[in-house]
Amino acid sequence: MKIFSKEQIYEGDRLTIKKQNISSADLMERAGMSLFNWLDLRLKGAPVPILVFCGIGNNGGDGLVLARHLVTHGYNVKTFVVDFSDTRSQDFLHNYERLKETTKDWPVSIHDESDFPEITNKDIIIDAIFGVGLNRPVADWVINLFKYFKRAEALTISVDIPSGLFTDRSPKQEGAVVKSNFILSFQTPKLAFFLPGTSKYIEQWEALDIGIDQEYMQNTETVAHILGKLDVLPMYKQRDKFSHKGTFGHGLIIGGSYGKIGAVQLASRAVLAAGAGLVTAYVPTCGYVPLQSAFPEAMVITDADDKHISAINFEITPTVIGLGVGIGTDKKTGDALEAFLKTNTTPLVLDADGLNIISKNKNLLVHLPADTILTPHPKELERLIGVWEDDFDKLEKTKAFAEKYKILVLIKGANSIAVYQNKLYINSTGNPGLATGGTGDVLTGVITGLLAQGYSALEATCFGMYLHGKSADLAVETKGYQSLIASDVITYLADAYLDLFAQPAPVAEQPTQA
Ligand SMILES: NC(=O)C1=CN([C@@H]2O[C@H](COP(=O)(O)OP(=O)(O)OC[C@H]3O[C@@H](n4cnc5c(N)ncnc54)[C@H](O)[C@@H]3O)[C@@H](O)[C@H]2O)[C@@H](O)CC1
Ligand SMILES: Nc1ncnc2c1ncn2[C@@H]1O[C@H](COP(=O)(O)OP(=O)(O)O)[C@@H](O)[C@H]1O
Ligand SMILES: [K+]
Repeated sequence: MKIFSKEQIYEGDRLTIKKQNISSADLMERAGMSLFNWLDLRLKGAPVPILVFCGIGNNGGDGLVLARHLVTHGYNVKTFVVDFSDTRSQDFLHNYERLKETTKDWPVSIHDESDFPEITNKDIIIDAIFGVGLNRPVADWVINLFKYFKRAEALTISVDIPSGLFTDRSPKQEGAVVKSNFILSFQTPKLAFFLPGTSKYIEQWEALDIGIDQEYMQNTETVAHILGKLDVLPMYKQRDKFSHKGTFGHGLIIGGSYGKIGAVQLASRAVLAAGAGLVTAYVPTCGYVPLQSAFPEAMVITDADDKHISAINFEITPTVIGLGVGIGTDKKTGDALEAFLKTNTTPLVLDADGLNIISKNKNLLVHLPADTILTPHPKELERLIGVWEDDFDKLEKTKAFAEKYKILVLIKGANSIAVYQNKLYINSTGNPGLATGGTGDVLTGVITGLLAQGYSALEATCFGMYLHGKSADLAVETKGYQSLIASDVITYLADAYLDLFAQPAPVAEQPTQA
C-alpha cells in the first residue's frame, strides 16, 4: 500500500474535486460522512456522550460534518471549536453555518484552559483539531488540552491523524500530540504511524475510502510503501517440477566466533528454510563439531584459527554470501574482512559485527558490490551514518547513505524499513516476541536464502522481512510473546509460506430442513 506525502494528499484532493466535478465542500461532506458511518456502525444509536473537538481548518471542518450527522441521527453530541487561530478555512465556515442551522446546541468556543469542558471516562472524544495541515508547534494551552484529554481516559478517536503529529518531523515536546485510541485516516495511513519515535501515539488505525481519484492513487509514485501480503505475493517464485537443488542457489554464511557459533547455525538453517538449495557455513575451527552435529543439512568450512575468523578463503562458488553474524570484532577478523571485501564480487548481505567492523573502517564501503544488503538495528545504523535528529532525519540520512554506495539498508525494528533507491518499504508483520537474541541472525539467513534463489535485492529484503515477521506472528499463537525464541522463527517459516496462499475458512454449511 502506498503512503502519500502531505503534498500528494493535497494534490489528490485537488484533482479529485476537478475530475469528479465536485466542490471541496462535497469532498469534506464525503469525509465527514465516512466518519459518521464508521461510528454509527459501531455505536448503533447508543446514547453515549460524544464530544467533538474541532480546529478551525479542514480537519475541524470534517469534525463539524460528523457532528451534524450525529445530531441528525439523534446522538448525544457536544461540539467545541478550539480557537487557536482566527484564520478559518472556507469549508470550515460553511459547515459551521450548516451545523448552526441543524441544532440549537451551537458549537462552544475554547480559547484557553478556563474553557475546557468536563470530560469523563464514559465519553467519546473526537479529535478533529489538527490534520495534515499542522505546520508549526502547537500553542501551550492547546497542548494542555491534549493532556487534559489523556487524563480523562475517555475513548479518543482522531480524525485523519492524531492532532499535534506532523507529517514530516517529530514533535519537539512529549505530550504535544493527542493520545488517541483509534485513528480514522483518510484514504491512506501516514508515514508517522510506522516510525518508532511517533508510533507511540498510534494504537490502531484504519484507512477510510473517501473516493479520491483512483487513477491518481494508482499512478502516483510515492516514496513510502507499507508491505502487506498483497504486496509480497507477486514476488513469490513458483517451483518447477524438474527443478533440483542447483536451481535454488548456494548460500554461504560467514561468521561465528568462540561462544557465538549459534548465530551461524541460526542463519544457515534459515537459508535452507527460506528455500535455498544448499548452504555452507564458514566458521572458526571451534564451530566445526557443533555445526556438523546439530545441523546435518549444512556443509562446513573452517578457518585455520580456532576462535576467530582470521582469513576468508574458500574454493566453492556460492550464489550469495551472508556475512557478519556472531563474527566479533577481533583485529584478525577485521583484517580478514578488509582483504575479503577488496576482492569479493559475490552478492552480499552484511549484518551484526560485520557492520560494526565496516563502521570502524568506512573506506571499505566503496568495495561493497552494488545492491549489497545491510541489515543494521538502530545502534548499528548510528555507527554507520552518525546521529540523527528524529526518525524523518534518520530516513533522509539513510537514503543518502544507501544512494552514495548503491546499496540497500534494512533498518530493523518493530516496523523494519528497507531503504533503497530513495524509496522506503515498511514491513507490516512481526511482533514483540521477536525482541529476543538471534532473530536478527534468522533474518540474515532468510534474506540470503531468497537471494540464492534468484530474488532481486529489493524482493529478497521485502519478502524476507515479511516472511520473518509473519513467521513470528504465527509462532506467537502457540509460543506466546515471552517464550518465542529465534529457532521458532525458523520452524514457522513453513507456515508463513503456506499462509501466503491460505484461503479464508469456508463458511460452514447450514443444515437444511427436510
Ligand atoms: N478538500 C480537502 O482538502 C480535504 C481535506 N480534508 C481534511 O483537511 C485536513 C487538512 O486541513 P487543513 O489543510 O485545513 O489543515 P488542518 O485542519 O490540519 O490545520 C488547520 C490550519 O491551522 C494552521 N496551523 C497549522 N499548524 C498550526 C499551529 N501549530 N497553530 C495554529 N495554527 C496552525 C494551518 O495553517 C492550517 O490551515 C486533513 O487532515 C483532512 O482532515 C478532508 O476534509 C478531505 C478533503
Ligand atoms: N517489538 C518488535 N516488533 C517486531 N519486530 C521486532 C521487535 N523487536 C525486534 N524485532 C525484530 O527482531 C529482529 C532483531 O534483530 P537484532 O536486533 O539484530 O537481534 P539479534 O542480533 O539478537 O539477532 C529484527 O528483525 C527486528 O525487526
Ligand atoms: K486530528
